[in-house]
Order: sequence, then structure tokens, then C-alpha cells
Amino acid sequence: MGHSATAWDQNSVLEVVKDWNGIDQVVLRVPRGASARVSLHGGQVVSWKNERGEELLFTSSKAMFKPPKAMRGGIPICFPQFGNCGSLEQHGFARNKMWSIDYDPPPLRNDDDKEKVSVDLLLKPSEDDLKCWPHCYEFRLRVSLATNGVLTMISRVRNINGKPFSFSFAYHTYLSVSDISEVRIEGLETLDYLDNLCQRKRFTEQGDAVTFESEEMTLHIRNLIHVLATLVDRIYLGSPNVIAVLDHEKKRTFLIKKKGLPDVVVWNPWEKKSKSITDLGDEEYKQMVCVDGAVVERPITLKPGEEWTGRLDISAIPSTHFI
Ligand SMILES: O=P(O)(O)OC[C@H]1O[C@@H](O)[C@H](O)[C@@H](O)[C@@H]1O
Repeated sequence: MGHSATAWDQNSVLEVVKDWNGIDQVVLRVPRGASARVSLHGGQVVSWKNERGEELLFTSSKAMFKPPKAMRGGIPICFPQFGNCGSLEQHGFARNKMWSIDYDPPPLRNDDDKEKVSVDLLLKPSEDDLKCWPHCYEFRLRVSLATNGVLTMISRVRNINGKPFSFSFAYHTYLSVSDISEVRIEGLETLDYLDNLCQRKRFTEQGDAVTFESEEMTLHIRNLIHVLATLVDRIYLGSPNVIAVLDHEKKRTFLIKKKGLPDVVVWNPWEKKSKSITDLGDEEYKQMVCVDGAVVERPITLKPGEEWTGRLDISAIPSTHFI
């Protein structure tokens, strides 16, 4: 694996290496041992490890790392369309494109760049892209890893077109969990959500947290409708800016802080759907949950010259520290 290394400062390191397809991956490392990797294919964060070297993002054992398809896992970027609501391919094209490193990004207001290592990526439309989505934009993605292990992603989309355009967006975040039945998502209770499994009909969350029950348990104590309900594919609307994903078995809590991202998508394919996804192992739905900071219900519209920013900060902390 050929690589070139750049010392960021004495403590943090940003390194560009080639993956096995010859595609550049940026490795971010900080002093206490946490690290992250970002692929130029899709601008996708493909790994995020804590100081003990434990992987915090899920990657499918059947993941295909071959462009043009996005790898199943990590944090693919959904832009300029979330899901299949629109004329573009599912989740838009950004996750399937090659991004470039931007060595001279425009300044970012309110980004405290102390004690972190960052890389700036850039995506602009090619001639071919303009045929399917005829809008000139600049998409700048800053991925940072702080010395305390917090992963930050800041997306800036600018309209450099002569006319307005609209888009939806998501950080499609595959969190690695011990067992899906041990997971509890807090911060979404009482919210309305659009259910992707019911033609995006609107419902209201009734539970005091979002949980995913095991099928055996469900069969014993609940009715069949609940068995089907274990497949979760929902867009929670107007959510608070902090969401907690608790993993009881691992005694770990993911704290997801977001700005400019009003919606949260929660997805777990469960057993039957997993079997139909070729790049996901049959049982692997148990080790993952997608909790995405997103803009879906009300797409962003940018007039010429306008810019939108969507920011996500994720940390993984021992649950005992949180409670
Ligand atoms: O297989 P893809 O295109 O990566 O999408 C996976 C899932 O992504 C989720 O965000 C969507 O809500 C689901 O409907 C979709 O199935």
C-alpha cells in the first residue's frame, strides 16, 4: 500500500493512503489513539475507532469496496436526494462519486479547529452529472477528529447556479452495536415520523424510546403485527439537536449532536430484508443500526450564491458517564 504522510502538528496526523482499489483514503489520527478514515469514493467515512482501537461504525462483512457503488457501512452521504423520493438514484449520486481533497478551503465560521485533525473534501458536478441533475453546486465536506475522539462532519452546499435548486440530505450513519435488541434510542419520543414501510404515512411515536425487539420475544408476548414492526424504516421529524443511542450490552452511548439537520432517519432492515440485500450478511442486521441526521421532509432550497451548512458531531462514551 503506497502512501504519503503529512505531519499535522506534533500530535495529530493526517495521512493519505491508497485502498486496495487504488483509491485515496485519508487517515486521521489523534494523540490518545482514536482514528478515522475517509474514502475519496463517496466522501464516505469508512472507519472511526476509539482510543482502544475499537471500531464504532458498522461495516458489512459482504461490503463491496468497488466503485461506483457505495460501501455498505460507515457514513455514506445522501445527496441531493434522500431515499427514492425523486427522479434520481436511491440516496442521490454523491455517495457514488469520486471527491477530491480541497487543500485550500474557504474559512468556516464557528469551527473551533483546536485539538483536532481535519480534512476538507470537495465535490462538483461533472458534465455527465449535469445531465441527470442540471444544477451547479459546490459541496464541501469537512471531516474532523478531535483529540477526545469526537467525529465531526460539516457539509456546506453552495449554489453556484443561475437559478434556485432544492435537495434533501442525510449522513447515513451505520453505528456498530452489540445486538440490536439491546439498543435504545432516546430523543425521538413523542415525535411524528414518516414511515417508509407505509408509503411515508405520518404517525406519532408512542414509546418512551425507540427499541428493537427480538423476534422470539415478540412472538411470545406480542401479536404478529409487532413481529413485522421490527423492521424499522422511519423519518422522525423536527427532532431535538441531541439524540442518544444506548447500547446496554456494550455499556456504550453514542451521542449524536446536529445542526441544520431537523430530521432523523432510523433504519434497521431486520431479518427478511437483510436476506434480500446482497452486500449484507443474513444475521448482520443485529450488529448495526442507522441513525441519520437528515433533511428530508422539507428539502433545502438555495438561491444563487446561497450556502447551506449541516453539521454532525458524534461521540461514543461509556453509558455510566452519561447517566
Ligand atoms: O440499500 P441502500 O440504498 O443503501 O439503502 C438502505 C436504506 O437506507 C435507509 O436510509 C432508508 O430509509 C431505507 O429505505 C433504505 O433501504
